[in-house]
Amino acid sequence: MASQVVQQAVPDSLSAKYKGTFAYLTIRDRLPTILTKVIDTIHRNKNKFFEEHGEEGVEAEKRAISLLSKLRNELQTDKPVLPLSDGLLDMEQWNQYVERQQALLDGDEAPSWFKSPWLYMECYMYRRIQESVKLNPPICDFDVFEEGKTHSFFESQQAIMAICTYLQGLHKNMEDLSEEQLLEQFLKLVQVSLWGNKCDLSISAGQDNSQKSSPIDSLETLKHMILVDDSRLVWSMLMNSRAAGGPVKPVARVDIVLDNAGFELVTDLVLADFLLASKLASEIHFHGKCIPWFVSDTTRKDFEWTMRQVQSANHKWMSKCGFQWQGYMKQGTWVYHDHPFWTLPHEFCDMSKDAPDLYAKLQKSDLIFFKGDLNYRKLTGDRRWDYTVSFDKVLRGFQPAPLCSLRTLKADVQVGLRPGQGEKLAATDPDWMTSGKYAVIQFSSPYKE
Ligand SMILES: O=P(O)(O)OC[C@@]1(O)O[C@H](CO)[C@@H](O)[C@@H]1O
Ligand SMILES: [Mn+2]
Repeated sequence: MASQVVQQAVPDSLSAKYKGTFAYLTIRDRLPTILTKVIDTIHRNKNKFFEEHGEEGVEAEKRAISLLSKLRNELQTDKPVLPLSDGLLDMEQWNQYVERQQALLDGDEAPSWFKSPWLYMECYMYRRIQESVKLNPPICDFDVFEEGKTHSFFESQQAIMAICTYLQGLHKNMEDLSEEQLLEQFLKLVQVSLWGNKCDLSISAGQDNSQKSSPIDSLETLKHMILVDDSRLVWSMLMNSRAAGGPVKPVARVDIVLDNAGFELVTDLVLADFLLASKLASEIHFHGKCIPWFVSDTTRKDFEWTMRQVQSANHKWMSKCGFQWQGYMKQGTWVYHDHPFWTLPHEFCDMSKDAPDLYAKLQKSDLIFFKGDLNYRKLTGDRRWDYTVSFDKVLRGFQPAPLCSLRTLKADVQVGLRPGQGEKLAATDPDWMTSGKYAVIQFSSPYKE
């Protein structure tokens, strides 16, 4: 008998079509604000463009601004999604995706800002921002978000010095740490990387939210804000694999799918350094974005700039970290990737079909950390799941390797909670899903223990 393929009931996508939801408020208010800030940024750089490129630079500035103003009008008046025309590598995949979205709508309806999935429309906006610059040489390499990202780094200097000093202290006696002490440090640095995710500029629509105080000191007080904490499951997987004949493959490679530049990126580099120095891993692969994305996400330029800044800091331990990290890059024990899939709108359960090369690369990993909220939204498909649906289930087959999400909640999608946990939070703290005050450390593995 033909096998019955049971289509799992998958809930609808979060969307601005649901009035009053966070998606609706984001599309209606926050995204236009971000677009206005982008227009202001380009306008403020007019003289720079003139100095660098003469009249051509000023003409390009004008054209970029008019494209962005047109985009803002399309968004605010719910116009149909337009195909991209900048000829970039991912253009075809974006233009095919419109058709995929079209198929989900009734007859004559076209994908648009207040009808289509929030995930799609928010990603599409950032890709159209890129098009507005790409179509206008000679300013086509201008990163409209660079000022915000570098500012966030400089504003977080105290916190960065604190975690670099802490890491160098660990380096001094790493060999002498007992397994229990190693576990304690692992848990701490996973939490530092987790809370580094609060520093994202798109949720604040570009308002500064750099890390002012030492992150290590605040871990204890923040612990109760972690709604799901699977970090010990991650630890036991790391440790089991080190034991000969453990049920899972020995951990050699850990991948970190990065989120925001600035302070958060440094917390990820510190965690990566600790994983190497403690021999919990032997190579780290970082995955950044190939274009400026969601205001503060890390590009290759941001990654390399941050490494140089840490290395050249006028602070002994920061500089020591920077030299060590540059060394890892030169040795190849740290590798940086920026596959275009990370800046497509696709849910991660589509990756094996839409980016099989990337999926195959991730299958070589022994543990993948996914940083931040947007990655969580893509892991779960940004859908209206019940809070208590399991994290494994919502991945819907996306399982290239054991994976762990380190996410502060900034969107109204959350799974894997205990019965009643979500409802209790909603009663005491109505914006618990979007304030960034709460967090999860959620683990899923194909190797059931
Ligand atoms: O991935 P990140 O940097 O943690 O957050 C991404 C984000 O800022 O973008 C959306 C709001 O516009 C939300 O999903 C989330 O707040
Ligand atoms: Mn981000």
